[in-house]
Amino acid sequence: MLCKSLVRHCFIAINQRQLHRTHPRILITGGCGQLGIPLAKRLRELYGVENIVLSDIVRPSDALVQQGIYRYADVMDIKQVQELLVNNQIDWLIHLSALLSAVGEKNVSLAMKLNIEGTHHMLELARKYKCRIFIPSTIGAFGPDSPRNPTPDLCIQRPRTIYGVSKVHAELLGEYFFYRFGVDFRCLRFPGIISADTKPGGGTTDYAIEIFHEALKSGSYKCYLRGDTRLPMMWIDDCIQSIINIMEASNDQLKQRTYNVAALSFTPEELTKAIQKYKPNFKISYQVDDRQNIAESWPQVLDDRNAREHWNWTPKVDLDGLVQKMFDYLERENNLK
Ligand SMILES: NC(=O)C1=CN([C@@H]2O[C@H](COP(=O)(O)OP(=O)(O)OC[C@H]3O[C@@H](n4cnc5c(N)ncnc54)[C@H](O)[C@@H]3O)[C@@H](O)[C@H]2O)C=CC1
Ligand SMILES: CC(=O)[C@H](N)C(=O)O
Repeated sequence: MLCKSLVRHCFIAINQRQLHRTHPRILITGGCGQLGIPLAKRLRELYGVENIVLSDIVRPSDALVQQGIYRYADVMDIKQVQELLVNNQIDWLIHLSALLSAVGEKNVSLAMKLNIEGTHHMLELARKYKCRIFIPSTIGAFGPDSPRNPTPDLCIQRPRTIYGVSKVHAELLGEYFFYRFGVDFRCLRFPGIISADTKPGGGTTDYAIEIFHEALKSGSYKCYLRGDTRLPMMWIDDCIQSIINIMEASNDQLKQRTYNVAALSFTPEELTKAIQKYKPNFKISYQVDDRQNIAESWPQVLDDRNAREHWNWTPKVDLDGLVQKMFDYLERENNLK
């Protein structure tokens, strides 16, 4: 008797909690990568630890497990993600799993499967369970025929990497699901993201992270891009803030579903000069490889006027700020401060 009434009481309490839920319940796929870990941290601060489910196929560190819910989920297996979504009453999907540009060229068939089929699965689940969905795109979704300086939201997109092709596919399919089925799909085209606390995932813009590690370790860096190769870049905190801003934007504010977001643009030569303000003896040399062709087909400067006008996007960190933050973090981590 007592047991029955306790069960009933708990049931009502759970239902009331659901009714009064003020924060979304979010599932992040590919969450152990460069973007996922800091994004989950920030979302947990904003929406509560219990509302964020981080998933990936890698074994997480003890520290990551202690920060909140972590679950194994392979996005190529739709049932695994479906089970997670249902069991955790998810209403927002953040789909980060992908092979980036340079590693994608080394394993085209895996990139096609992961980046294209994985995205199909996530969009189907968003449609079936009426979840909102955020999928990042990239400067890599443009190609040599796109205007490069500046590159607007709408222009010719003929990327030459499987990564870029898969991201144009995600943009178009997401927009199709929005117009055809009413799926609340949101997408940002990011520049190269720079952060200190993880190893980058195998992109063309990775030099701008590796250079800091080498500046501290050996005082020099051999760069695989030419010194005058200009690419758009962004500090990780600005990237995380832009994701939160677009997730929180009202449907009225969004005049389009895919937006460019920009922060700064620099070349290896300019980054070297900024680093030399902190490490005057730092030296750069160049040994150009295949990634140069990829970089030369990408925007030099992204035009993000629409994001600024429609939902007030404003990046905070400039080149000097970024260099200072990287060294502060890495020197603290390596006990050099
Ligand atoms: N980091 C950057 O500079 C930029 C990233 N983006 C996009 O942001 C997203 C996240 O990027 P990063 O965190 O840098 O990538 P990352 O390579 O660091 O992380 C990707 C994660 O996906 C996971 N993954 C691989 N196969 C999987 C599978 N079968 N199922 C589930 N997860 C799987 C990996 O274990 C990894 O943790 C990607 O979609 C990328 O295209 C866009 C523009 C710039
Ligand atoms: C800009 C990106 O999408 C990524 N960092 C890459 O270089 O592939």
